Amino acid sequence: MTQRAPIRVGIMGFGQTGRQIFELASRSDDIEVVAIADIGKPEILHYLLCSEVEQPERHRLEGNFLVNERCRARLMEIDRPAEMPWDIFGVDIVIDSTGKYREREFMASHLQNGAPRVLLRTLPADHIDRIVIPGLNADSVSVDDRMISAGSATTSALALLLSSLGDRFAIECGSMTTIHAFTSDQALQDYAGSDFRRSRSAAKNIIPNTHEASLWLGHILPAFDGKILTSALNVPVQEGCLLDVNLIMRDADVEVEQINEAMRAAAARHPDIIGVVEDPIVSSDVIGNPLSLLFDAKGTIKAGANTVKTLSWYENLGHAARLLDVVRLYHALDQQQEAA
Ligand SMILES: NC(=O)c1ccc[n+]([C@@H]2O[C@H](COP(=O)([O-])OP(=O)(O)OC[C@H]3O[C@@H](n4cnc5c(N)ncnc54)[C@H](O)[C@@H]3O)[C@@H](O)[C@H]2O)c1
Repeated sequence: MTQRAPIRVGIMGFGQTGRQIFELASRSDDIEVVAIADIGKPEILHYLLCSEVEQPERHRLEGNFLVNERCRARLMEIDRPAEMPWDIFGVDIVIDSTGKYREREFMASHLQNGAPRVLLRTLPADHIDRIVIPGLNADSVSVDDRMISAGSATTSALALLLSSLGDRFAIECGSMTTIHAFTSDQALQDYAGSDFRRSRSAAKNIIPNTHEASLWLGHILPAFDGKILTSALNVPVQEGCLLDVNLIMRDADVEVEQINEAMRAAAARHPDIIGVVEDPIVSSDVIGNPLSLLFDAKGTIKAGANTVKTLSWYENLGHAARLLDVVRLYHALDQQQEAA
């Protein structure tokens, strides 16, 4: 039997997400990371990767190549998409996980430099071809999509929760607060930044923050357009996030157990993406969880006749796994087109 050629992936931004993508790809049998662009030095990128994976000895630095038994990825010290020659590496897709280049003009630079598609790790800043959330709208993708986003970890978790409940119950409106692990763009000590509260130390504060999910929800789930307020509280926790969602239900007779049952049914439909936890877990228990949404059955409560509050857990690894799901989705589309 002939072996299928792996999907050739380029990564720009070898931070937490980029490294998780690399590690997941290195353990897959269908994806090969062939080039990585980052402002960091190869020695430091290799060092950071090895500091967090289970078998660091698998990953060797050979000159400017990051090598393991699955792939040989060229590390390029580059800071702009326009400078990265993706065509040399014959990539099928580039994942931009810098968080810096969310505008169309930068995505276009990836395409002009030979990437057939570019997939953003986070929400875009402009209108792009598609926002794809596995488990939700994967069937909407088109082979013509070039500029794609897989949403953010928070947006995916929220959209999956709303769609699972919205399929069963009429929801008037609601609000989401993500109690979010600190991110690398926050300062450890008080440090003047572009925003007042985000200029305060991430290590010792609960920092109220805006969240863009509400702006894009209508693109992913039109029924919820303009109905959900979103915000964040960044807390001094390194990994593990909690989605606190309050919903106003149209019918007063929706009970807690019906909500939990709807989520158990959603988890049964999408076991690799949604889970339900019945145990009294805390944030560190979700570190390393590859799901996009872990619904907390013990967290569901009802207030008055129509208000339901839910809790769900997630962390960045689940989002890295979904990014690779999106890579596979487009590859399958290309193959179908080639076969037709
Ligand atoms: N991790 C999370 O939970 C989370 C949540 C929401 C948003 N984000 C955002 O998503 C983005 C990626 O997440 P992450 O956790 O992997 O972040 P990260 O900071 O760990 O990684 C970003 C990587 O991109 C590289 N980079 C930065 N500017 C670059 C440039 N101009 N050219 C090339 N490389 C560049 C950095 O060196 C770093 O390796 C960040 O902007 C982050 O703030 C992350």
